[in-house]
Amino acid sequence: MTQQTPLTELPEWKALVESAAQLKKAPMNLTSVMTPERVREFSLSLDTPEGPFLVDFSKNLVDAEVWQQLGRLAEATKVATTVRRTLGGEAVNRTEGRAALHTALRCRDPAAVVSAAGAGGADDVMPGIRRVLAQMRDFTERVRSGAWRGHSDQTMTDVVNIGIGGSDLGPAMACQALAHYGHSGGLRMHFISNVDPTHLAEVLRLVNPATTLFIIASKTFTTQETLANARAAKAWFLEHSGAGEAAVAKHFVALSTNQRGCQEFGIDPANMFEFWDWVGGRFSMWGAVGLSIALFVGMDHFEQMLDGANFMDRHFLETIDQPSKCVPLVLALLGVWYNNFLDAQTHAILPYDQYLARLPAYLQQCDMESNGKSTNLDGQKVDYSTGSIIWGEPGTNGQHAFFQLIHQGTKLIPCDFLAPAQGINPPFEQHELLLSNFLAQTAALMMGKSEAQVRADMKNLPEAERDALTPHRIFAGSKPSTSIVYPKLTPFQFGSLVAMYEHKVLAQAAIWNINPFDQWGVELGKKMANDLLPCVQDAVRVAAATAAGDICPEASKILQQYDASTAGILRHIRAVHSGASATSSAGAGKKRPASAVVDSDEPQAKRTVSHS
Ligand SMILES: O=P(O)(O)OC[C@H]1O[C@](O)(CO)[C@@H](O)[C@@H]1O
Repeated sequence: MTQQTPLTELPEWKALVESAAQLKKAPMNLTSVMTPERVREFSLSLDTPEGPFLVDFSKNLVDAEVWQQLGRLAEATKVATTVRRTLGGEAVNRTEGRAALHTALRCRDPAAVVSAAGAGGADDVMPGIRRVLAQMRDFTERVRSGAWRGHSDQTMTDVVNIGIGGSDLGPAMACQALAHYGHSGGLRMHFISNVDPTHLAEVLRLVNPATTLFIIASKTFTTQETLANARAAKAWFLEHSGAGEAAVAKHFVALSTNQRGCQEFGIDPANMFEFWDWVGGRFSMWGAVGLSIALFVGMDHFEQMLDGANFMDRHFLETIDQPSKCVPLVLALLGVWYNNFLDAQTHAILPYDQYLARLPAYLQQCDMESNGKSTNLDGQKVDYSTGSIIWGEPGTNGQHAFFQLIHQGTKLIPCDFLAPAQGINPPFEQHELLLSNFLAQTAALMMGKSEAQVRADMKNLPEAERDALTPHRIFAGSKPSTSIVYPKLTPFQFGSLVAMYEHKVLAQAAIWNINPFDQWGVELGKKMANDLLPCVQDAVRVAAATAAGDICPEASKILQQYDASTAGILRHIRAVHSGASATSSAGAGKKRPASAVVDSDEPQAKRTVSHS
């Protein structure tokens, strides 16, 4: 939804600017305002079928007035309208002419009709979704039960998902998050994403081609990294299995919107799991891209994950008009308050749940690829800050690494703490330790430690020492955090948590009037990587083979479109490969002693074989 009045000109925005200025002048002391009423006002408990899902946002730098102002901003920016249009299937991804209907993938109403509008008109998407879910059930049951056999009639022991970005982060996070519900027969899951061949090599060292299933996950089936890894995996499979091309069908399946690309790669169309252009890559783990999750935890658990996400979708839609009742909108508004009015640059995600170790990385894509935009829906440059820098690590590890900066550094870092009320693994005494650390950190961030407390703690020290140490030991306190406590990490709760963050991102995009569903910013680098490849090949292969002088004319022509630094780095790489001095341009063609050239066990000649 585009806005008539520029965002920063809205009276609702200006009121928040004023409130922030006041707060900066007279900082809020969170401890002194904390009362049971405040907790009631600033917390929400969702009644999930597995128990209450608590979001306590009372330890944030908001009072009733700011909260009302944030609610008015949500109204003025028509967040509810954008949300309804998005979940209703309109082509909200305007720059690509598509809907963004990942919520349909987890629609659990057997009679639902959900239409996605796009360039080709509006289609009911539910029949296709149900067909793919049925295909996933059939396939995963065959693999998990051992009915699916490899080329030498053996059952599968390992699954290797090859994909990147949205075709990797969601499944990799989910398989780790739901490890407790993993295959009882010991099916092992592996994820290869990086084009660095080390990623592939280290996984292939662990698996047996006769019992390995490769999943090639790529929405477009054109992504350089994924296709390079997929080709290398296929070559490795053919070489090490001793089987012919026909065996590929038993060991390779694909998840994609690009049927032709899959077929050209040699995937049997029967082994392709389809999805659609109205599913954004970073929102795709709820459908075919979740195949590795379903293989690992089984289709029943996978569908429980969908149920959990759908629970959050319904909550979002039902409460979107009531900012104080709607969990994703609460998180979005808090983020906007810190990001746009209190100048916070980053937002920490701190799961006190080892199973959620990959959640911060997943949310980096979900949030930063979505809201890392500086042009609004009307094509104008924005004059306000958009997406935050998302980062984090599981507690308690983070406490012993970067929490110092959150407690006593100079930056404002709003934090989300996530914790399960109940643990899954014994010894349960350790879960108590985990929870006490979670509570202690949120309380310590809020309460801080005053000078009087610090001095009282050191009352037995000589006065001079006490005076010297006191300033270092004072904690300002009033550092904001939101506590999210779910009953226990089940597939349902996990689905709800992830959907909650997806919707937070959408609500923020609506306020900022940006499109969270495209990612043009990453395209430029992709194109340049392809452009520069011949230059790198020249530097690595030609130089290694011939120890020749400067960059070849063809590469040199390409490099003319680039800068001196890029060309210099390439010359450096070329010099290393040709054994010439890396630093002196005059010595670009000179041989260096072999021992000073490259750290490698392999003789130089062997490394040149690929060039000819
Ligand atoms: O699934 P694909 O088409 O291989 O794309 C992988 C990833 O690349 C991106 O397009 C850009 O990094 C992501 O949005 C996407 O998840």
